[in-house]
Amino acid sequence: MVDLIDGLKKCGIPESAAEPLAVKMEAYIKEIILFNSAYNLTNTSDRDELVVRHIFDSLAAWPKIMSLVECSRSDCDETTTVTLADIGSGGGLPGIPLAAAFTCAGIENVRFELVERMEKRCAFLENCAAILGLKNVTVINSEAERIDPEAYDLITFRAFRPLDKKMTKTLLRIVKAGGKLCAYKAKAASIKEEMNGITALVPEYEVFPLAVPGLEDSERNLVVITK
Ligand SMILES: C[S@@+](CC[C@H](N)C(=O)[O-])C[C@H]1O[C@@H](n2cnc3c(N)ncnc32)[C@H](O)[C@@H]1O
Repeated sequence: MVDLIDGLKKCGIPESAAEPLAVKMEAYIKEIILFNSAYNLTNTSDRDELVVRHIFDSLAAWPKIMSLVECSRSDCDETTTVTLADIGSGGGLPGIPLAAAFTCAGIENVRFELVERMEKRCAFLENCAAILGLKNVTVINSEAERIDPEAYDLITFRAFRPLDKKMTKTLLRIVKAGGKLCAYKAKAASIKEEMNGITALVPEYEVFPLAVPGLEDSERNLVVITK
């Protein structure tokens, strides 16, 4: 059985947050397994695969996302609320593990909106946020295209849609000026190809390699685009 606490620490979750976060993630996995066949949330219902491919994969980016959140508090004032959105959140990945990590690390004034167009997946997300006690989460049943402009400081998305011109414009429209788009992606070569198609909209971007415990043989990267 994959050791959840050990993997969370390897992801960079602070020592004191790893245990309470592991409790929340086990509860989240139970919910995914319970509703997976009805809502088609993830490609597996195996506990260990869910831990590695979904929980650790989401949280390997936590230290980078945490540092971007801190940078976005322009006045360095911890009472300023930072708003993140997880677009095309599906079963809540990476939004729910990230929101739970902020909660367990005791980091306040960071809010998450899980944006998902399918109503039944939103019902699942509402249920998970309640069960896990995530007061920093709001579920938004909407298409990304219908979100107000400049709504978010930071946007995450994983296994969402290719970054073509249309989707890039949509995402850039809903992030604030100076805000960040954080895309969970796989191979650097495929990222280059994808980004070559949108150079007019995104002339510069950064790629941060992610070390996912248990996925050492798979290349994972976080692509960060600044508006
Ligand atoms: C392949 S799933 C990925 C879910 C999750 N991010 C993950 O990594 O497991 C993509 C999700 O994006 C949602 N979606 C697709 N287009 C969307 C849009 N324009 N606005 C909001 N949600 C969208 C779909 O309903 C689906 O739940």
